[in-house]
Amino acid sequence: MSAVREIILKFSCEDQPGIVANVAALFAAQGFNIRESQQFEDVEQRRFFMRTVLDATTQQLSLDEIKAAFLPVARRYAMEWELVDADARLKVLVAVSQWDHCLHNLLNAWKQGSLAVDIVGVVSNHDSLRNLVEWYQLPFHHLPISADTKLQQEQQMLALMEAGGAECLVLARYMQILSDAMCRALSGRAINIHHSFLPGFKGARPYHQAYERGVKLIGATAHYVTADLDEGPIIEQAVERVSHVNTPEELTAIGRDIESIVLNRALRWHAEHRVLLNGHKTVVFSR
Ligand SMILES: Nc1nc2c(c(=O)[nH]1)N[C@@H](CN(C=O)c1ccc(C(=O)N[C@@H](CCC(=O)O)C(=O)O)cc1)CN2
Repeated sequence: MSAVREIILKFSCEDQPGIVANVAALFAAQGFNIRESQQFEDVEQRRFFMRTVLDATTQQLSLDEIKAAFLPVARRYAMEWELVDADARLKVLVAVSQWDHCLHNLLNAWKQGSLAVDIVGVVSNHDSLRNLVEWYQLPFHHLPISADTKLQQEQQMLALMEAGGAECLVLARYMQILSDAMCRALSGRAINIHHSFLPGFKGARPYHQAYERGVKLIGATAHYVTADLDEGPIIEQAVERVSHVNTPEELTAIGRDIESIVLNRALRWHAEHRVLLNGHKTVVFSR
């Protein structure tokens, strides 16, 4: 395996004195230079979280060799850890139903280079967005779904992820509820954009719920997908002010931009290994 230029280490472990010192000492002893580092202690859970970016240009080591060198420290602290090549781009499969605003924004950001991921394809339970996806010269997979074919259709999605080497499934307004088995298979690597400021207005029609409630703020939430609908660990949220004059249609229009921004930001942070799971919550070491 070839030498790596820059590495990202992220981990969590039970908190105790000396973790940062020992991690830093190990990499210093190997001649690595720390470029960026962020830490957080969840005092209530007594859990420590850290993300560090290291310059590896002075070492002619492969990623596996660096991981092997780090293993003793990871074991000493019983870490949940990932050590990755910072230049490796996350491979993603995108799922969409009929609303296309998040997909448009994702594909445009990918094409412009502001979203450094590799899109291996787009799947949909409708055929209506094929032309958009193929305009971007990306594979489009129409996978119809019904209550009887749900599990088989999900196996097709998993097979497409496997075939393309996709490490992440992005639900860019994919309006089908994933089965418990699918959620277990994709734990921590399936991201959904929910079109409300959770925990408010769960379900398929949040803008109508917001209109009926008469809220003055609406928003969007990007979260990891779990079997509990709209309950997954939140990665990013944003809101916009609205008023009594806004119809449900206007709320939906205002929400579209928020959804697109929140999903792109959440996917970028996930792809940059900035998001760590903390039980049913997340720690996000954003820039
Ligand atoms: N296991 C999970 N699957 C999905 C989640 C999730 O949190 N856990 N989020 C949804 C997206 N979503 C809200 O953000 C959502 C999508 C669909 C529905 C819903 O009630 N769908 C109906 C069918 C609707 C239709 O066909 O248009 C259903 O599946 O019976 C609620 C919320 C993505 N999947």
